[in-house]
Amino acid sequence: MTDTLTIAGKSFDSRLLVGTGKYRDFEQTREAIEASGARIVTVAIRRTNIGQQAGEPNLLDYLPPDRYTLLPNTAGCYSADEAVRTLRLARELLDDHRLVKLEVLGDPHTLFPNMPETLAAARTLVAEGFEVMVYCTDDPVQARMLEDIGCVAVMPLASLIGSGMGILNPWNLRLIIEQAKVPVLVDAGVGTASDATIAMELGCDGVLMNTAIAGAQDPVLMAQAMRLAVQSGRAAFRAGRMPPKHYSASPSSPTAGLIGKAA
Ligand SMILES: CC(=O)[C@@H](O)[C@H](O)COP(=O)(O)O
Repeated sequence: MTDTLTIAGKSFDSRLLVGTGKYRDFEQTREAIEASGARIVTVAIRRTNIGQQAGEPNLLDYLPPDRYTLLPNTAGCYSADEAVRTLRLARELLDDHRLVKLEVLGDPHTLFPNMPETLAAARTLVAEGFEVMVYCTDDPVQARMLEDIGCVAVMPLASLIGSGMGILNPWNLRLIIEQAKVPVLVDAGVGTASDATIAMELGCDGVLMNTAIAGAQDPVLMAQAMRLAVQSGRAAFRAGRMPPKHYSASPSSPTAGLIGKAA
């Protein structure tokens, strides 16, 4: 049975989305992304050459657009204006490309989202016809506001970008997932495979990550691990876990009719 991720009417056969930063070079980027099985690959327009810098190595030569859906992002933007300008540039560079990742940062120490600026940018971008996947805090009220504006996916942080601290607030993620009518993807802070699995077991529609793969000792092997982790968590979510039994054991085999048991 197919179990695809659908965003803005398009279906993808992987629920793992990956970034392109922090790799040794574009060749390693290509190998790791190939191993991850990701179909959606996010690119920081202000940091990565996808044609803005003539004569420099171009990421698109390593990640062919017929194989991957590029998700231009606004990493490094600290205001709604900057983010909107960056994504307009991406739309020009990528031939009227609409699916984008919006992130507006609040401060360079935590890279936490600036939510008022994020909301303002989202309004403008949706009005201009962009399909906006949005990095946000794990606050259910803000997530609902972004959905009401028309964002096509909400992407609350697991923890700080690049920290690898894993999922800090599974309870808030659950609240966001329960109310959302658009896909919810955990974005940022995943450190290892079990974090990705937990996100999927919680009911997230997908996981977006960069540093956990690019910062691993062996990025290609970690990319494979993440691919399996996301698939595994998704399967466990769909299977429906057994009801937990707190503080009371239950034998794994039936106790009735035990051989040698007094009647
Ligand atoms: C690649 C990208 O978009 C990052 O801004 C994203 O938030 C990933 O964060 P991690 O590097 O913590 O996975």
